Amino acid sequence: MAEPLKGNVLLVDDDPAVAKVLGALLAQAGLTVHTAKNGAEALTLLGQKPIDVVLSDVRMPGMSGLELLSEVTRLFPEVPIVLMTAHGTVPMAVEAMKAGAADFVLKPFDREEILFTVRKALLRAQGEAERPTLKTSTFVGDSTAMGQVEALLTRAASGTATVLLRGESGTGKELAAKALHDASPRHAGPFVKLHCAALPETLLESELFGYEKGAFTGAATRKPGRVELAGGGTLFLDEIGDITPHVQVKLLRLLQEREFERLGGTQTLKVDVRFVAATHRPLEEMVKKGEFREDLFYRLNVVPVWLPPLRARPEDIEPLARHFLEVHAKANGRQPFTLTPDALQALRSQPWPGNVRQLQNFMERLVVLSDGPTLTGEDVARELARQPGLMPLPAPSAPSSPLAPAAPAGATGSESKTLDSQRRETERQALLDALKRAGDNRTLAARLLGISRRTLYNKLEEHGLV
Ligand SMILES: Nc1ncnc2c1ncn2[C@@H]1O[C@H](COP(=O)(O)OP(=O)(O)OP(=O)(O)O)[C@@H](O)[C@H]1O
Repeated sequence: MAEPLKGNVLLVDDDPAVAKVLGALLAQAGLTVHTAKNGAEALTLLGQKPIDVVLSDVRMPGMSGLELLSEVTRLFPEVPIVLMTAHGTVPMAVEAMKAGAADFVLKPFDREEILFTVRKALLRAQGEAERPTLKTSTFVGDSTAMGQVEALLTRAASGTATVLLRGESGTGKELAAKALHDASPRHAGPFVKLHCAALPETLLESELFGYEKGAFTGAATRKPGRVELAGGGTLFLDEIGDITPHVQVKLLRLLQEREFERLGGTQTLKVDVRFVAATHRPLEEMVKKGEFREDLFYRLNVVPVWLPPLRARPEDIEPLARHFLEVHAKANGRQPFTLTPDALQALRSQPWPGNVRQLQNFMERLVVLSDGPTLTGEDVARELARQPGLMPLPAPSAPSSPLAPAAPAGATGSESKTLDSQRRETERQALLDALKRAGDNRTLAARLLGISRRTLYNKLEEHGLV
């Protein structure tokens, strides 16, 4: 959720009921609230208090909001003013924007929208409204492939086009979604995540769209969905390839019309949300087989970004390994660790089927289980022996460019096929071996392999072992 707001807001409204409700909302968000019943009172307060932003009604007896706007821009040009107006007066609000209003919000109010608008005005006043580049600390790794990913994300961040993140489990899709949000003009708004594969259809629908009181047995109160909660921010739909045809239709409407109804509700709600989706599934094939709607695919795939698997960018293994060593040593209260060249070589030679997540878990285990502070090839080998998913077989087989799923550069078709089928066979064996050792307990098998349960399920499915 968004950080608390800081600053002084001046709320100008002649209706005491509105002032009370809005005042409480703003105060709850962390702001110091001053109120004025009319324009004249507002100007007096502006001369007395360190006001950072003015939020004013348009229609008021005496001085109107527009007149107040022109006085504020003349006398206090550094203070942004946000106008609140009813639906019927949109053209007037547009005029107000031209006359120098920082923004306007429409009545009836949406809680998230009003907080988002005030936050934006405050940030602009404090001169840090936009952060155009990705934070360099976000992605560790120096590979060209990840450089391309970062460049694409940076370019996409400033707009609102839907971004579709593709790539195997553990390649950093969620990290990319968050980085995109943080670098976007919406960064002060919420970043809301929904994991679509984890929920059955009806639960997914109610999580996404929310519900009205009494919509179904157990719906004792109205609950807003993730779409509403993401208002003014970004909604990250993870594992989008796993949604049912029914939810696909509802999502298509949401993306097309930017509107929806809560379950059991009749009111159509508009959304101001940037959508980012992710999947490890082959959506193009699913479209061909009729498992995924083509129109939804095109709506989602406006800006496709491919996160390459770790084995396709072995040069990232060293910086990532060092990074995770440092992070986990600190978290476990251990002294800094170093890696010998043969330890690094052993790490580089692995295929990392669980990608960055698996390398992270592996480094954490090394920190916890080794004496340190120097990690040798032997330490790595000992740990590798406990992890049947790993073996010395470097086999890049997935797209190394984030732009398109292409064959790995430099490998001829037959070479890559042989390596890929070998890798797949070894992976399949490792899965079977882990399941056997775990007595078919999948949680334990995932742990043995050093991958998440979800990655295990995905891999079992890929190999037809479910
Ligand atoms: N380039 C990177 N630099 C630092 N950490 C990374 C990088 N890529 C991934 N990670 C870390 O690896 C872990 C897995 O990444 P993430 O959850 O983003 O992957 P994902 O592709 O969304 O996986 P899944 O499809 O299984 O949800 C996270 O802890 C993330 O912070």
